[in-house]
Amino acid sequence: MSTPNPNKPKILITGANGLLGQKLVDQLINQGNFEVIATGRGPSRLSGKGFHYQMLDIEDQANVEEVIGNIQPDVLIHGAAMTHVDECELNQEACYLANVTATRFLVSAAEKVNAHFIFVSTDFIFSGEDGMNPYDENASPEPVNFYGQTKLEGEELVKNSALSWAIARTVLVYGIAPGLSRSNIILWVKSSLEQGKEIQVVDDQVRTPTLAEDLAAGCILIAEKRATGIFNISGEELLTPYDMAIQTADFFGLDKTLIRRTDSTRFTQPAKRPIKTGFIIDKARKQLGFEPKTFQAGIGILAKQIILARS
Ligand SMILES: NC(=O)C1=CN([C@@H]2O[C@H](COP(=O)(O)OP(=O)(O)OC[C@H]3O[C@@H](n4cnc5c(N)ncnc54)[C@H](OP(=O)(O)O)[C@@H]3O)[C@@H](O)[C@H]2O)C=CC1
Ligand SMILES: Cc1cn([C@H]2C[C@H](O)[C@@H](COP(=O)(O)OP(=O)(O)O[C@H]3O[C@@H](C)C(=O)[C@@H](O)[C@H]3O)O2)c(=O)[nH]c1=O
Repeated sequence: MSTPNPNKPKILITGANGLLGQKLVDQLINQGNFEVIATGRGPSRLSGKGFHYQMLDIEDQANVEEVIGNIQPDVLIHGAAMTHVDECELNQEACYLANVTATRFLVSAAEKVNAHFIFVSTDFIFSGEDGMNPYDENASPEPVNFYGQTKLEGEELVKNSALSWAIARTVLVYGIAPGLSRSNIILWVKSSLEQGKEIQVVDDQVRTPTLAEDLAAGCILIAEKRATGIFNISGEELLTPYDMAIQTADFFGLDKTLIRRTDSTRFTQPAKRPIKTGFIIDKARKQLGFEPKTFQAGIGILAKQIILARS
């Protein structure tokens, strides 16, 4: 690392090559309030400058202890995870290692350097049973898939630690960034329809889809205020995947007749999805000044980035 800047607190991001990670690094550099240490497994897939990149495999405890011990971050945003929900269901050992064991390593190393710890979590800790949503921060978790179970266990590790901690829960993140290891709803609807492929989309699940930039902005508000506790950081609109698919088709002028309306009894995935989630974001609004974009505005931002990426 180049000579540290003693005037700025240090923030370390895990999973910086991912969708949230890349947006966090972009915004942190532009705001300039932190010295940014981006970490990820393998080489950096980040563009631009103004940050340090450090390889960090969070499943390797010695690597975690060494990197966190050397850098001694003031703030740590832990976004790294195994996020393929179906893969998590089918390969539970790998999912547990990535989402629980690795979080334990990070919590332990962060305690030694007294870092303010921000854990990124999910609506998939909830059952999604009828009548329970939208959820506020006091709702009782009851995961219905293994991924959700591991994220809940990660939350418990953080809550039971000696750390100054915050949990940023979010829902159905969409956006675009180079070299992503997974797609998201707007991208797969758009690319399927552009290829003339028919897609089946459920109309009985409910989410509050979240623009990746908004999630990053919410995490940074928590970091800057060293806010503690649980915060719902998501979009505000309650939409079904079918609504989202139709809005995406309309926005990009694609063929809506390729969208086959279905429901969760007929369309199944290896991992069960909680039917109705979605968050109430009043607490983040009041305490952090968090203000998400509308879904329409979010699609517009994503559309501009797609055009930019092509130029
Ligand atoms: N996407 C969504 O809809 C939602 C996401 N979340 C949570 O938000 C967070 C960020 O998700 P998102 O950015 O969308 O996911 P991504 O899959 O885009 O990013 C996750 C990142 O974690 C990295 N990672 C995985 N295992 C390791 C490891 N062993 N060591 C280091 N890095 C690792 C991945 O590395 P690599 O790039 O090499 O694969 C990837 O860059 C996650 O904690 C997720 O649970 C919560 C709700 C919704
Ligand atoms: C692939 C597919 C999904 N869907 C629906 C199911 C689901 O409700 C929604 C999104 O499905 P996906 O499988 O793309 O995304 P999914 O794995 O459900 O996304 C989850 O990711 C993890 C990381 C989280 O933390 C959750 O908050 C959530 O965002 O779209 C269809 O209706 N038809 C389809 O062909």
